[in-house]
Amino acid sequence: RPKGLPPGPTCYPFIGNVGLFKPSDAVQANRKLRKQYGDIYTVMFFHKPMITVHGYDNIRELLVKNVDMFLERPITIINGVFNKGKGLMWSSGPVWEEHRAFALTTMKKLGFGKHSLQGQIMEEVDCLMDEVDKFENKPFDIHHALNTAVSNVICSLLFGKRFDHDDTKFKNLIKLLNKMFASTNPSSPAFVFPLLRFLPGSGFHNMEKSFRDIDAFTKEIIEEHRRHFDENNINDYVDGFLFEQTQKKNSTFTDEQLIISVREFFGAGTETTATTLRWAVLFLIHHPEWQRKLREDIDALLAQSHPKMEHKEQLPRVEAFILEVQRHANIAPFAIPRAPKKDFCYNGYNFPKGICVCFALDSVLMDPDIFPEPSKFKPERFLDKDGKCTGEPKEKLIPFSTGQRSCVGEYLAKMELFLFVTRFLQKFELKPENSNCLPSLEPVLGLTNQPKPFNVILVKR
Ligand code: HEM
Repeated sequence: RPKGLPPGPTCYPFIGNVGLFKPSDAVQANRKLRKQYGDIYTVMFFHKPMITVHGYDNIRELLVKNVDMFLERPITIINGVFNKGKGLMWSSGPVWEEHRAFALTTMKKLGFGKHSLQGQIMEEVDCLMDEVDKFENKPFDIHHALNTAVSNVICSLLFGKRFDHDDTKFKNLIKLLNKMFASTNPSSPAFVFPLLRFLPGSGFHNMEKSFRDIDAFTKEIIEEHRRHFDENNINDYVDGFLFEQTQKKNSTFTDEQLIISVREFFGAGTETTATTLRWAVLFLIHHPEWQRKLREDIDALLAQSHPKMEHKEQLPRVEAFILEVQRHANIAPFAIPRAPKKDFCYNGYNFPKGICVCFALDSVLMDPDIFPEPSKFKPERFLDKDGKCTGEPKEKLIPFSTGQRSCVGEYLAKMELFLFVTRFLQKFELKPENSNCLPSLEPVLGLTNQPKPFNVILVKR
């Protein structure tokens, strides 16, 4: 390990710390490393160091107070090999700046961040209700239906269209995305050593194929948009991008940039929110007492009328429940890694320019000083003495990461979570397939922390 870096486990010649833990055990392994080496430590992937940072104060200090220093991504298989520096999520420097600003402005114009978007979300929730109606009183896995519904929200924004739950092509695409999120793990050495993706068991080989299929699907949609393009009628993200292309020749607004950004929005906008909703279903099955409490509140306020975002403040227990689901599910235990723009020193340790730095959001979500008894599911921790959902635990909950490069879809995700959960509870009672053997709460780590497959029974109210 190069001198001056944070401490870490003993390195072996050539391999460094490769093999120290299985990528699927990364969360537990990093908790253990923190106990041994403190909040900031280094693990070596062959000759490449990776620094991991734990704890709310350290993460705030680096991502918020030193915001300019940590806006870039390190070079990994995704940006180095697959995306070649393009896109939004994995780009750095001027490309990222320009396209993050473009994404935010365009999404805002299209209703992202405005309550008008909720009409589209509610339409999807209602289609989902029709879809799951088929399974009334029968155990079924809600995974695919949830993913389709959530994905359709993002498709409406990106392409101005939604897809049927039975559309075979779309169904296959969603399956591909699921497989990619379940089988790829950024703690794998192939993440920083792309050649290793060809070794058996590396999900990154599948990722490359999934990217190709998603991109082919997107290309067709872009061509369709191009054929019908009308600069006075910008209805979706692709239109907005094509308009920018007509205004800025020889710029970064290339077709390749569009395809990669769309793929990133499609993936990030589908899997994360749908996985959180699956966890919400699971926790509702495990906690019928919370189902009862939430339903009482929703019935008293809304009866069967449609929920709107304006109702969120009047339903503090629903909000607290969702926050606790996000905390407990811990779906992104590590934010997407960053790289310091220049050599940087923090707490006496060197952070060389470009080094891969991981921020363990998990260490905040499970911090007993902020969330006492963190392994217990306790939505009430987010409620103050007057029953309002405010206070330190809410402020310090950072599942979307923090600072200027935190999740761009946070507002949309929060809307979706509130509207989906509230409408579901209005319409159905959720029951386990077997009340003597509840489905597991043990997560499986891929790109996100996912629940194991489980069945639910929906009983119409
Ligand atoms: C519950 C749902 C979600 C969670 C927990 C989540 C979490 C995250 C996290 C932890 C990051 C990394 C931020 C960092 O680098 O520090 C991120 C980035 C990102 N997310 Fe989300 N996300 C969610 C939903 C969404 C949705 C719905 C969209 C699409 C609209 C989205 C799009 C993105 C994009 C594009 C980035 C990269 C931002 C950038 O690099 O500038 N996410 N998200």
